Amino acid sequence: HSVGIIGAPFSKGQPRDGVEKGPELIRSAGLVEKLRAQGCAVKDYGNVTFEEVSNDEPIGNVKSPRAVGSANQRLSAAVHAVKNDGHTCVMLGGDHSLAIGSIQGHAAAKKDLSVVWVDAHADINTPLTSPTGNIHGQPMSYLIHELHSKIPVLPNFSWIKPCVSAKDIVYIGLRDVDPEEHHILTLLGIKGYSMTEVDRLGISKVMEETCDYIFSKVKKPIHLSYDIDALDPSISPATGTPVVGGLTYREGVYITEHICQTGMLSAMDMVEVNPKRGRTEDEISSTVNAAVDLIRGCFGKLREG
Ligand SMILES: CN[C@](CCCC[B-](O)(O)O)(CCN1CCCCC1)C(=O)O
Ligand SMILES: [Mn+2]
Ligand SMILES: [Mn+2]
Ligand SMILES: [Mn+2]
Repeated sequence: HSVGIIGAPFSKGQPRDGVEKGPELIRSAGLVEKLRAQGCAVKDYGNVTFEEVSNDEPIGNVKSPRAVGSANQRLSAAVHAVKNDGHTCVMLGGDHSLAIGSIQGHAAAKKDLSVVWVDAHADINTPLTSPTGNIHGQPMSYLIHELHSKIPVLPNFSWIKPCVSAKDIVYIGLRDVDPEEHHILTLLGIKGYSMTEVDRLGISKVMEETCDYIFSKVKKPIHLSYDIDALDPSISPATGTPVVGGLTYREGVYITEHICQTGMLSAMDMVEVNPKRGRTEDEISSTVNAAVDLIRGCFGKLREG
């Protein structure tokens, strides 16, 4: 595996300080060294630098639109460059609004993507449906062809072009979906395996069905967007929006092992690690170590050795 790493120390898609520390924490936990030790070629492209945006007043319900739009435009260029260099891209967040730039940049290099979104949340509110105005709960709405007509004009967002079809998306781990989001998922017929389905089917069946579904017509490159809050808070408490009843560590890792063996992983995000949301050092390290192990699973680390 040839891996290109990008750090995106950005937090303005949500209100809590600390998530911008995610990239440095994940690197300090030895991600690069561990990937190399398991046989990966790794190039660390460093961190995206983000412009200071002043007077970034909310627009309607949308908070920090200018900063989020600008950050994602820069991230998009960085991801595009990593893909053009021929690597599988790993984007370290930062909050989940960064999926806008990550998926845009990936799609610029790889036409036809499938998206596997592992998260307690669907992150598919539009600016008009969001109950909080936090853009980390909205990224998918800017990316999906079928929602384009529902997205108002926002400053620094005009560069964004929808690049994913509803039929090419699978959610895993859902357990905190807003009513309007559920309406959108149902209306668009988007495939989702909530924690109910994970319990009913078991994670191996979920992954088998997920891959059959996204590969049903043609084998598309996979964009895996992994929100650490998909895992149960007993494993990853240091995150902005923890939700009980999450994936076990084993289920979380199984997802990455299964995605890896498809050979189709083309880019991934690891987002929402926030050290300030951990009450103890142990809580922080448990969260960071889980993030590292999930990424390692994407690039061939097997529990059998
Ligand atoms: C479920 N939707 C939320 C959370 C988004 C989490 C973003 B992620 O990147 O961490 O997944 C929450 C909306 N609820 C907040 C509490 C009151 C009810 C609405 C939102 O703000 O849109
Ligand atoms: Mn989430
Ligand atoms: Mn339903
Ligand atoms: Mn998310």
